[in-house]
Amino acid sequence: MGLKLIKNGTIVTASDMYKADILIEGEQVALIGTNLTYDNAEIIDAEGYYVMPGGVDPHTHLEMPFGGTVSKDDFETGTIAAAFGGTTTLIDFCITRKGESLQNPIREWHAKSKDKAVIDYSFHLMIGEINDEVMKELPVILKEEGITSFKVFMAYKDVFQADDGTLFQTLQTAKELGALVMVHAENGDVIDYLVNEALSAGNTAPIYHALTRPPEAEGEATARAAELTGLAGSQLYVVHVSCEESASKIKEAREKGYDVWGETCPQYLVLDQDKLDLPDFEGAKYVWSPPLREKWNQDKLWSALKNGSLQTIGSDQCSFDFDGQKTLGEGDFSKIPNGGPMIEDRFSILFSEGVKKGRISINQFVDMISTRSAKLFGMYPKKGTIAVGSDADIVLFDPVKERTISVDTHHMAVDYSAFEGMQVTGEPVTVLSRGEFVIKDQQFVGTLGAGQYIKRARYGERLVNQADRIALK
Ligand SMILES: NC(=O)NCCC(=O)O
Ligand SMILES: [Zn+2]
Ligand SMILES: [Zn+2]
Repeated sequence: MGLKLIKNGTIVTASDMYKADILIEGEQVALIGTNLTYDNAEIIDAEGYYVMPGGVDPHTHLEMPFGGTVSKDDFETGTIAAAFGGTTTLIDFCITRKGESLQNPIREWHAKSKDKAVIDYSFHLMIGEINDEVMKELPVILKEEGITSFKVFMAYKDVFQADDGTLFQTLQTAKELGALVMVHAENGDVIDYLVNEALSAGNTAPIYHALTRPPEAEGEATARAAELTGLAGSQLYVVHVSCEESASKIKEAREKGYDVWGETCPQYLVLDQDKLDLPDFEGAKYVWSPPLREKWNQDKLWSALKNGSLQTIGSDQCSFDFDGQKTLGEGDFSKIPNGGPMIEDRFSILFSEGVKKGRISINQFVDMISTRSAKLFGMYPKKGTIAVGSDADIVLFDPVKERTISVDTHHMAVDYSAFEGMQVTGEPVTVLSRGEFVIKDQQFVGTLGAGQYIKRARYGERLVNQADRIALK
């Protein structure tokens, strides 16, 4: 088995920061110590770098059919861009269809990813309805696929939206099975009404996407999902929290003792609603849901991250070209495909805007970008940390390197960057996935299909080896 020795770096985990060397044997971390030497090991010099666990992105939509088109980055370009950005594991949403076996979309998602992914990945499962068939399939899927998180959309009426009965039953079922329920928390019925009202009044520009999805609609849905979770005695993860109205509801729920977690995304931390008002339809580049908010919300989100009422950072990667995809909504904002290209800049933006600007500590950074998601989604300690026995998913990160984010240099397949021109400090330089280089000195050296599908442990349980998962209760 090949040996690699990472020398002279500063290891940073969710709890520690110390100088040490790391011996990698095959796919795993074999030893951590000072002044390690091995004659037959390949030396990786990490002098001046932070050595961090690879990022875990809990929220992506690769090659996802949506809004009359398909998101542009697939498991090839999406995972390559993720790796450039320091992410070594992602969890993509498997989108199901009502009235059909859940196994069909799962097969489709395996077919889309298997020969393309360059980093490890897993799937969340969308629940659009609960019926006898679904109830029969879920325990089997949980056991055989290791899918231990279910996603319920409270928005996108007549597309993905599920009703409250479905959400409540999903919460009850998840409690029984040991799964985590995720919600897109926006009141889809109210939004549908406001969208129709705006269009009838001739208000068709991209900014009306934000104006018809007010923060109250997100706060209300968040509070409703949290209360239903308390009632079911279950567990909930609120994806892409965009505003104070929602973050405060999560805080309140946690104070009541409900098992509720919250994720926000880089875009809500650094961009604001004015982007949707850019001329020449350029605002369409910033159309996703929930929408960008008034700028003051950014401080509230940073505080929520700092004080622990929000815990993770997902990218919500769902990229569409401006030309030919976003432009489907010219003359009708409701037809602009919702989503943006975020997978590559999650790590750098959180480090630069968070750690460098003193808003969060470096250990909090590692927790938010990697460890917490690995724990919540049943992959820890195989993923999400640097420890003996963990997968050698490791990022060598240069904390002082400066870069300007641009479509000209990014690795996503889309024709624009949502963060064009933004200066960031800190950049992943070398990235290993299970002991193999994927990015070496900022060059892609990985292999298509080398990424493995991860069967995850149940909510609250640990994952040591794939085989161990089967033995978990
Ligand atoms: N966020 C977004 O606009 N698109 C992806 C689907 C979702 O997460 O709602
Ligand atoms: Zn969503
Ligand atoms: Zn999403």
